[in-house]
Amino acid sequence: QSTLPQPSAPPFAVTPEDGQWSIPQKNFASTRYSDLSEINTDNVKSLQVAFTFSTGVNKGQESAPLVVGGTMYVLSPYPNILYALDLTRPGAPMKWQYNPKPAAAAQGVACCDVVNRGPTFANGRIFFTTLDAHVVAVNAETGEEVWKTKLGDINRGETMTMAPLVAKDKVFVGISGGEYGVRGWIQALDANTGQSVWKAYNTGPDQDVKIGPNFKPFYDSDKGKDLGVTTWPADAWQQGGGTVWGWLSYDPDLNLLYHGTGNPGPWNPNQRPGDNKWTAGIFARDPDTGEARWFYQTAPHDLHDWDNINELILLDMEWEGKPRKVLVHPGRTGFLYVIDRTTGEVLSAKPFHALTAVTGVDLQTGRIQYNSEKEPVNNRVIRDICPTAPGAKDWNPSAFSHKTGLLYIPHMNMCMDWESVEPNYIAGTPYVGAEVRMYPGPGGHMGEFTAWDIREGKELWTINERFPLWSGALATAGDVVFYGTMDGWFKAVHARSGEVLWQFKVDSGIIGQPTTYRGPDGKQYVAILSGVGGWAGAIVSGDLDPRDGTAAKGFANAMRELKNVTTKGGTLYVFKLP
Ligand SMILES: O=C(O)c1cc(C(=O)O)c2c(n1)C(=O)C(=O)c1cc(C(=O)O)[nH]c1-2
Repeated sequence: QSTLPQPSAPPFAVTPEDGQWSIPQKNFASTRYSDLSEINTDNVKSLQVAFTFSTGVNKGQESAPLVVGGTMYVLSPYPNILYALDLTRPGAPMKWQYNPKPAAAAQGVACCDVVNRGPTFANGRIFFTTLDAHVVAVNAETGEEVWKTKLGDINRGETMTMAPLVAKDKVFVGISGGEYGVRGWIQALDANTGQSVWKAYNTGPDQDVKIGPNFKPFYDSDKGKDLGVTTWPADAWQQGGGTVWGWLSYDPDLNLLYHGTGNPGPWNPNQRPGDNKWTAGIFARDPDTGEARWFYQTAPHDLHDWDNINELILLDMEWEGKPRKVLVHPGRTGFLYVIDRTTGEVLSAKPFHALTAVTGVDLQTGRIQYNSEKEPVNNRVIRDICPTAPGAKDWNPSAFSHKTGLLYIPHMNMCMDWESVEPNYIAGTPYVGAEVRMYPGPGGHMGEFTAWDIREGKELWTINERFPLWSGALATAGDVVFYGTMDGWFKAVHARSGEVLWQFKVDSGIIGQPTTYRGPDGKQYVAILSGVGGWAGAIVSGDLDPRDGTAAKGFANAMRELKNVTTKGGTLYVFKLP
C-alpha cells in the first residue's frame, strides 16, 4: 500500500453534496462521485426496488437519470423523448414528456445503435442532443421547448449522441459520424438563444481549428503551421473524422474546456499517411472563444479506430514532490494517462489492458509506440490485435472516489483480427475500410471492472465479467461502487476490496450510467436504466444475424451468445433501503 497522499478532487468538484445529480458527469471534474453515505457496505445488501419506469423504447439505454429538486429526468434513445418524473409523489408518476420528433432517417446513419448519453441541467433548463443532430433546450419545470438548433446534416452521416456540457451560459456540443467521413467539430451555443458562439474543427487549417498564438502544445510533433492539413494526403482532412461524441470536462479555475477527438477517417490507415492531426487526441480550449491551448495525440496516425473521446477526470495530486493539476484518462489505446492539465505534459501512461498492438508511450516525445507486426496491411488478415477497435474501454465512464482516492474503470478484455480494404468516400455512407472480427482476450472473459491506484499506476483489484462492460460506474461515500453488466446484473461492490455486496437482475442488459440522489423523503436512492444495445449490444438491439461475425463492424463475432442471455429493454430501475 502506498503511504503517499492520494490524488484528490479539485476544490470545484467538492462542493457540498446537495443530494442532486444534475449533469451526467456529476460535476465539472467528471468524478461521478456522490457524498451520500446512507447506503453503505453494511446495508447495501438490503437494497430493493422503489419504482420503475419504461422509456417506451427498446434500444440501447446509455443515458444518466438526472435528479434536480423533486424531479427526475430520463432521456430515451431515438426518438429522444425526455420524461420528467415527480419524485414527491408515490411511484414517481410522470409530470410531462417532451418529444423533439427527430427525423426517422437518422437511424440509418447512426454508427452504433441509436443511443444518447444523457440530458444535462443548467439554470432551469434541460439541454440534450437528438440523433438527427439538433440541440434542444427545454424548460425543466414545464417541459416546454425553449429553443431547438440544427447543427448537422444526416444526409452527410452527421448525427449526435453525446451529452452536452453547459458552463458560462454556453452549451458545448460536438458531432458524431467518424465512420461516415464526417469532419469533426465542437461548438459553443448561447444557452439562452441556441445561437452558435464559436465552432472549432478538429481537422483542416489552423484558422478552422482555432489554433493561434496562444496554442502551446507540450510536444514537438504538435508544433507547426496547419498540421491539420499537412499531416494528411491532399484534401483527406475534409473527410477526416476527429468527431466529438464523448465526454467534456471543465476547469473553472484555469478556465479551460477539455474534449477528446475521435478516430481519423477512414479506419484503414493506409489511406491516410501522416499523423492525421487533430484526430484521436485531447484538446484544451478557452471556453469563451474556442481557442486551442494545448493538444495531446494519444494515437498519431491511428491504426485501429482508437477514438479518444473517453472521460477526462480532473484531479489534484502531488507528482514527484510537486502539486499538479492533472487530467486522468483511461484511453481506448489501453493506457491510463495522467496528464498535466495546465500544459498537456504526459506524466504517466500505464497499461490497464492486455496489449499486443502497442508496447508503450515514450514520455520524452509523448508518442505511443505501435507494434509494427500488428499494423494493418491491405488485403491481409492481421491476427491477435489487442485491444480491439472499440478499445480497451469505450465511452462508458469511470468514477473516482474522493474517499478511497481510487479510480473505478469499467472496461474490456478483447482482441481482434483485422483486414484493411480500400474504401470509397460517398457522402452519407460508411467510410471504414476494414473487416474486423473480435473475440475474448486472455482468460476468456470480455469484461473487467478495475479499481486503479492512479499514483502507483496499477490495479488494486479486478472483477472479471463474461461480456464487455458497457455501463458507467458510480462511486459513493458509503464506500459502495455500482455498475451494470450486459447480461443484466446491477452490482454493488465494496470500494476497497472489490467484494460484490449486492446484485439485482434487471429485465435486459445494462449499458447505462448509474446515479444516486437524496429523495424528497430524505432517503438515498440509486437509479439505472436497463436496455442493452450500443455498439457492443447491437446484435440484440439491432436484431443482427449471429452467423455474420463481421456484423456491427466485427463486434457481433464476440457477442453471439448475448442473444441467449438477454433481450431488448428500456426500463428505469430505482432502488432504496427498506
Ligand atoms: O466516430 C464517431 O463519430 C463515433 C460516434 C459514436 C456515437 O456517436 O455513438 C461511436 C463511435 N464513434 C465509436 O467509435 C464507438 O466505439 C462507439 C460506441 C458507441 C456506443 O454508444 O456504444 N458509440 C460509438
